[in-house]
Amino acid sequence: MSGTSAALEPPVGATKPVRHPDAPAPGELLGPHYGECFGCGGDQPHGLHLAARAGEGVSITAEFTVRPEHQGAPGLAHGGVLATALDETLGSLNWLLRTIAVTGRLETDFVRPVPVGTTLQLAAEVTAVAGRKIYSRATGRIGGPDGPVVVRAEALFIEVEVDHFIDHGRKEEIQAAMNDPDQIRRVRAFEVNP
Ligand SMILES: CCCCCCCC(=O)SCCNC(=O)CCNC(=O)[C@H](O)C(C)(C)COP(=O)(O)OP(=O)(O)OC[C@H]1O[C@@H](n2cnc3c(N)ncnc32)[C@H](O)[C@@H]1OP(=O)(O)O
Repeated sequence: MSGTSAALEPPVGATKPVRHPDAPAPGELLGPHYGECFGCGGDQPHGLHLAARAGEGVSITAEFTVRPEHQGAPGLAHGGVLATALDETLGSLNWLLRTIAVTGRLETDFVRPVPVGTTLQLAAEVTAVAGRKIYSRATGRIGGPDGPVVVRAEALFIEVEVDHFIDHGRKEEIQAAMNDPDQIRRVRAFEVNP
């Protein structure tokens, strides 16, 4: 069973997404947006270490290899971990729009089980933008980029100000991020969004 709920239908008047002129070039690795991110950060030993690459237009490809610490059933990836991989890939699209946004809604279809040791090949694109609302979709395949689809998702991201994180994040981590020049540089890149 699959399909999209009404909440993920772009409204009348939604427009096509526009790739930001300073977006990373197609093929360029994006790198983690935050070292402690469970999805992409290099400092999380049990994290997904998902690596995302800019595609053409407002699209992304990404890879994630399922490790033993990502199991739900014996030898199989946990569904929540797969949803995280989809969420992270979809979130990476915002680099191409140069917009700070968070997931408001994520709808996921789990099509086939995903064994430990498998590399998930993800592909995502923004389909429409309406004010602060960014509509997107993603698929995950195994056995290569043309292999069978094992997971797919549709999502709605909502644009936020950087204050969203400063106001709601735990103070220790916010302070550490503010003391990290690399983190400040990444945020500044987004603040110049027209
Ligand atoms: C830096 C990038 C990190 C990327 C990491 C990967 C992505 C993530 O996992 S992000 C973390 C998970 N997400 C979150 O923590 C978000 C928690 N939620 C929130 O903070 C708020 O609900 C937030 C910011 C999404 C929206 O709140 P707010 O700014 O007050 O906006 P609000 O007015 O409620 O909604 C704006 C519009 O979006 C719509 N909307 C908001 N949430 C939803 C939803 N869940 N479903 C459908 N529509 C929604 C509203 O209906 C509204 O539409 P319209 O403009 O047509 O009236």
